[in-house]
Amino acid sequence: MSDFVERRAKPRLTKKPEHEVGPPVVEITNLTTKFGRTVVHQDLNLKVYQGEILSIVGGSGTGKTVLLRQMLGLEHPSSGSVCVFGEDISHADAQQLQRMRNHWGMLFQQGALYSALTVFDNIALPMRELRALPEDVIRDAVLLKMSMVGLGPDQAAKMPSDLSGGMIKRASLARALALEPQLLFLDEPTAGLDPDLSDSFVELIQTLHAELGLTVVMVTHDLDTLFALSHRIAVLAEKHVIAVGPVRDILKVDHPFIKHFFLGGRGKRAVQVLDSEPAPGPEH
Ligand SMILES: Nc1ncnc2c1ncn2[C@@H]1O[C@H](COP(=O)(O)OP(=O)(O)OP(=O)(O)O)[C@@H](O)[C@H]1O
Repeated sequence: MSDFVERRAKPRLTKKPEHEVGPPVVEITNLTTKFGRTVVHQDLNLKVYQGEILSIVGGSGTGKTVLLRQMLGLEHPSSGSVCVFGEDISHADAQQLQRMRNHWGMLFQQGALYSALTVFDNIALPMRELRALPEDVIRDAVLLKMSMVGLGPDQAAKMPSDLSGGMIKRASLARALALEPQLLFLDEPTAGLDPDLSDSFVELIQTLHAELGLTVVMVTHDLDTLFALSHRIAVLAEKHVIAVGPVRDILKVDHPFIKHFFLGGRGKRAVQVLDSEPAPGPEH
């Protein structure tokens, strides 16, 4: 059994029915995505509820990234709707998107910091783009976000090229949180980090999720990250969500992808850890 898995905090799962957890923060209905003749999504439905961490898994090319980009309004589906905070953004114009963007943050896989800007200026950028905040307020807010992600003021003047992989992730997370979003998107948040750094980044996400009351949508291949953070998992296969629910429920679903993904070597170890723990109670 891996220490790495054992040290991880227990996932908190929710099974409360919809009427008790409120309306979904994200609601995708009958979504179809086509690129030319290639159909990536067909009749895909998914709801993400307030305060949960929902992870999307699926084989390569099943359209996880495209789905994430559609939730951010960066790509338009061929048909169907993508509602975020109750607004359909599947064909949003630039103005609607700009307004919505102030309510969500995105952590891209590679961090995606601007290489020509210091850490401070990268984190300040979303605030400066609002053109509403005085520079002294921005300064205090940037330093606060930096301390929230474990970066001291001494890192503020550094360029991204001077940072380690773990620090780039932290600075990128601080930028994603700059406008105090209610909804956070994470694309492979621990990719490229060694196990220790990955472990501490997962703990940071757990802490921030609890302290800030965030709703989180995550795409990850990493089982340790998946099991440590996810309240529910949505499995993408055959062009739609074939199963969604707490990990224990997903593991019972008889589907070749689920068997392959969760019940290979690393998956089995993680499942053993999960089985040795008492079932977590509902979080709400
Ligand atoms: N702009 C585009 N034009 C044409 N095809 C695209 C475009 N964007 C994505 N695709 C195709 O859509 C499919 C889904 O891509 P996507 O990147 O979402 O998969 P994924 O599930 O994230 O895969 P991976 O796990 O390998 O990153 C792929 O077959 C990809 O080639």
